[in-house]
Amino acid sequence: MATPLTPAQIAIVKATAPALKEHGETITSLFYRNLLDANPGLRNVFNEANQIGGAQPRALAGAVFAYATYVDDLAKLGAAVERIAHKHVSLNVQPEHYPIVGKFLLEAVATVLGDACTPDIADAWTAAYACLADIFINREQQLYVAFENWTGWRRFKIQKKVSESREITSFYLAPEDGIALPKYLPGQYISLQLYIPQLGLRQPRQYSLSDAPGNDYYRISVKRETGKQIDMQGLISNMLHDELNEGDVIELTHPTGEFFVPIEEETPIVLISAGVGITPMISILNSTIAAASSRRVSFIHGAHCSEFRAFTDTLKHASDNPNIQTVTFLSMPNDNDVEGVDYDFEGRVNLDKISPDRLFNNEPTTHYYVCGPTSFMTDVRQYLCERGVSQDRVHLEIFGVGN
Ligand SMILES: NC(=O)C1=CN([C@@H]2O[C@H](COP(=O)(O)OP(=O)(O)OC[C@H]3O[C@@H](n4cnc5c(N)ncnc54)[C@H](OP(=O)(O)O)[C@@H]3O)[C@@H](O)[C@H]2O)C=CC1
Repeated sequence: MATPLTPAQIAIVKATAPALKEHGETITSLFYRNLLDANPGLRNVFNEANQIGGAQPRALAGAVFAYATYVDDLAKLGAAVERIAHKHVSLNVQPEHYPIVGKFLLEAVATVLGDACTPDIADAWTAAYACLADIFINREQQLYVAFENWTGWRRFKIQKKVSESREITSFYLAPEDGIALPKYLPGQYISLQLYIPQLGLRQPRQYSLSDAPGNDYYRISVKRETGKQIDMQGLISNMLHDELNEGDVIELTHPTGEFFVPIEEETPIVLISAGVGITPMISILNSTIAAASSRRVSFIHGAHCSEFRAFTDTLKHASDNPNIQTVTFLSMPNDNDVEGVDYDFEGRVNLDKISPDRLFNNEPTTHYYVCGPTSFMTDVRQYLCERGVSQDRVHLEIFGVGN
């Protein structure tokens, strides 16, 4: 248990926040380089794509700066801590990893700040890191306890591969040990790891579960990345599409994630997605239907055109349910796509086009769940907040670098 920071240490940490902001990426790039050189096994834990593109150091620099800024008001970081803790347990991060990370992070701070890193500053940051590590370790232990007897990687067989659209394929994954699968909350994700021969490494990725819980399989639905330089992220999705077949084995961790819908509640929900961001929404939709819930659901989705639109049949069936309304936008409809039949509106998702009875935005208990490209999600949140929806009712699936 870390000792709480003294007022003097808090003052030092806050005072050094600007310096950390200025040098943040230099510090965290050095940190990752030294950490991974000294502990090559950790390369299996970190997504190499995020290292190569610099997203990982950038994200960590942002997190360290945010921590320094709010070290005296940690409640402000609650949502970020929760998101990162879930990602950590998905990657099987354990308490013994924290001292190693702390050592390399504090060494990187000292190296980059040089003489400016006085003993008092080093001492304050050592104490601050210990407090932050405690927060994560405690929350992650709670999550692991709830996982009961499944921690770490578990082998799953690909039972079935089903094409959902031109670029999205579903994988039905059954546990090799045959032991019943725990339920998850609709909207949550798993980590999947594959061995990448070119790198001589295992690589983890997170994928939302795309069906209701309660089956003897988990389903993920993966978009094949094409049309741009295939980066490391694309490498995994292409391996899944091209090289992995029914009967092959992959490894998963326990489902987790702070983006989910409490299925027992009856308040209206609006699910707003673009592209492959549809996947957690289908899980939420199917779970609502499976629970025979009387809650009202609006399902708003945007895709390029019908060829790229996944789960069309699922949505068609769902809209037979009087509590469920679906609205589809196609940004580039094909000649065969008929407005009013195959889709509702041409263009990207535009909430102005949706009638209030489908957005439920005059009902103060409505919650909004949003998943898709980052700028799409932030635009939707801004739109809703400008129309009086409180921020706590708008949930974004921020599926980026979180560790
Ligand atoms: N669980 C999760 O958190 C998941 C998150 N995602 C995220 O969702 C994103 C979905 O991407 P993808 O399928 O590649 O999307 P696409 O780029 O294929 O776009 C899908 C649709 O969204 C529209 N669109 C794209 N960008 C925006 C924007 N900024 N604002 C409004 N509409 C937009 C597109 O319009 P147009 O044709 O005009 O480009 C198109 O109609 C990915 O970035 C991924 O990170 C995906 C899956 C799961």
